[in-house]
Amino acid sequence: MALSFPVFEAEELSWQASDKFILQQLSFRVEQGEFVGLIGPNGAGKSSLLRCLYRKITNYSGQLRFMQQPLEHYSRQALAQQIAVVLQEPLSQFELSVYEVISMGLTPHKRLLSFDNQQDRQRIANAAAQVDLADKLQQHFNSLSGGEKQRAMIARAIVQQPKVLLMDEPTNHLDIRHQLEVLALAKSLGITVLVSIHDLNLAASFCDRFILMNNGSIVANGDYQSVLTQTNLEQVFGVKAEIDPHPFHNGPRITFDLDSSFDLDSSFDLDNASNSNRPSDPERSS
Ligand SMILES: Nc1ncnc2c1ncn2[C@@H]1O[C@H](COP(=O)(O)OP(=O)(O)OP(=O)(O)O)[C@@H](O)[C@H]1O
Repeated sequence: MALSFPVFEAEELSWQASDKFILQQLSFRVEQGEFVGLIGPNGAGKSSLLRCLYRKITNYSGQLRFMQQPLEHYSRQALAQQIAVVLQEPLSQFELSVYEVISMGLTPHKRLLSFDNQQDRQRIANAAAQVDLADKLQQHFNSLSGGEKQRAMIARAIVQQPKVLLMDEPTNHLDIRHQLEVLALAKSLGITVLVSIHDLNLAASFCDRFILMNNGSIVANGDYQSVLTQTNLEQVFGVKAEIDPHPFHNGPRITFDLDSSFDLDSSFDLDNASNSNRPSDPERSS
């Protein structure tokens, strides 16, 4: 059996902003090759945690190690050669073609002012084909739809050939087919992936492990049997959750019911629950 190798190790990681603890005493590991889902309600701290991991946030306290070295020992370029990041909102200031945006994934591996060679061009074309954008390479990035922009950013990450992929709600703008394709593609890369995702059924279809966050803390960390439990989901999201076997795969299927949320355990403080923690449409279930 292959030995596990920690890619990220956090020990009592905390981060404070505006005199408030956004992340509180987080301790966890992400092993090489794992596909980990970061889940939890709006404002739980998922994006903030990812920002610490790709060093957008640096003023955290506690320990954060990448490949068994303190994260702060890595230069920006050294990290960019190993970690690709796909964010929630694709950058909009690009005055570039789709080809040029995807080719930015090569930057961490290239010398200043070096030109794309034939191999680079092939790599960019392959990545564009993998995300269904082969026919849009010459199109202006800003003229793409939201979902196409997101797929272009994923192609850029593929071109980067990272060892680790961090994705912050990468399926936000995507239709269901592209949601499934993007996560399947990320999984097929065989690299370590940490993905923040709201759709728990989508997460359950792809993730090997789940880190459930709430109010800046880790509530549960483990496989779906230990994390995606009725008790955890009801407590954290404040809605009634039913879990049964998924008809298409071996994982769970989660169904939510807003109306039952008022019967919940009294430990959930409805007065302090933000409306954004609940689906806006009472009929909605996923
Ligand atoms: N720079 C900052 N200054 C002050 N507060 C911040 C800052 N960054 C994040 N926060 C707050 O930290 C909390 C966690 O935000 P974060 O974006 O990490 O949550 P999230 O779990 O990713 O939420 P969502 O699911 O809505 O994207 C929020 O209440 C947010 O307003």
